[in-house]
Amino acid sequence: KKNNSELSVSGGTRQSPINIQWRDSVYDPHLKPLKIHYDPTTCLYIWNNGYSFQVEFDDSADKSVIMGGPLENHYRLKQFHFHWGAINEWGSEHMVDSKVYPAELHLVHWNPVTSTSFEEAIMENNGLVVIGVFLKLGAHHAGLQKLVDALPAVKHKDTIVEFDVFDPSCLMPSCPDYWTYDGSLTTPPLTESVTWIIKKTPIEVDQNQLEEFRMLLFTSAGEEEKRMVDNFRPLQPLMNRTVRSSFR
Ligand SMILES: COc1ccc(N2C[C@H](O)c3cc(S(N)(=O)=O)sc3S2(=O)=O)cc1
Ligand SMILES: [Zn+2]
Repeated sequence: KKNNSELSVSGGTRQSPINIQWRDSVYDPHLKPLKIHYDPTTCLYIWNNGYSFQVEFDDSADKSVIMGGPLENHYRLKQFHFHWGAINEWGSEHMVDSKVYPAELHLVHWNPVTSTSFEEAIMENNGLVVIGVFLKLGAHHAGLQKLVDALPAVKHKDTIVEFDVFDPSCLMPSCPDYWTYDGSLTTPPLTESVTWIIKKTPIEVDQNQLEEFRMLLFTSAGEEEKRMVDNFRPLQPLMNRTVRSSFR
């Protein structure tokens, strides 16, 4: 167990995102299938936090949880958000064999067994689990469209709109394969407290849906408009880490 100062970032040894080199990843037969049980009624609201748009969940009980995979216990869903580019040629944070996707979904979970709150879990070694799902240009995604339709209501920074029932499982690819590695938040405070689970197979979204993401603004109402695009962190060094895969 690390104390808070050891989770510090300067000179970090486990920063995210990384480029996942498929051939360097190590198949781990002990990795279990990931189990996901999201309760759509725990969805609360969408808001623009000036960095991305975020969908927040009621994490006051074990209602929307993940378990299995590389995890020793269950983790509660707190929020999900996306990272994307100004054009389809880039936008994701992680890469696979240097292939970049136009966007990446992050579902953020925290460990209610070792932490009493999300804020505390952020500072705990492996207090957080983030599931990453790549988005690629293709067919219209009906499940995502409900989210996209709400985006004009959160165009400006610090705007919020109620979003009552949404099941984020609809954003999961059906393929169970994933990579996993120990990393960090990709935005401040960049704490090294995240077990990353990156799904191998992307989900498909269409051009109009990606362009709706790019209509959001980093700026508040009344300020000079800055489009919310390219909100991804550059690749970080792998250092002394191994990426494990759940599949051969
Ligand atoms: C200190 O208080 C806080 C510290 C951090 C946060 N978060 C918001 C961050 O934007 C952020 C980015 C994450 S990513 N791209 O998945 O690595 S996860 C995450 S967060 O929900 O932990 C909230 C409160
Ligand atoms: Zn993220």
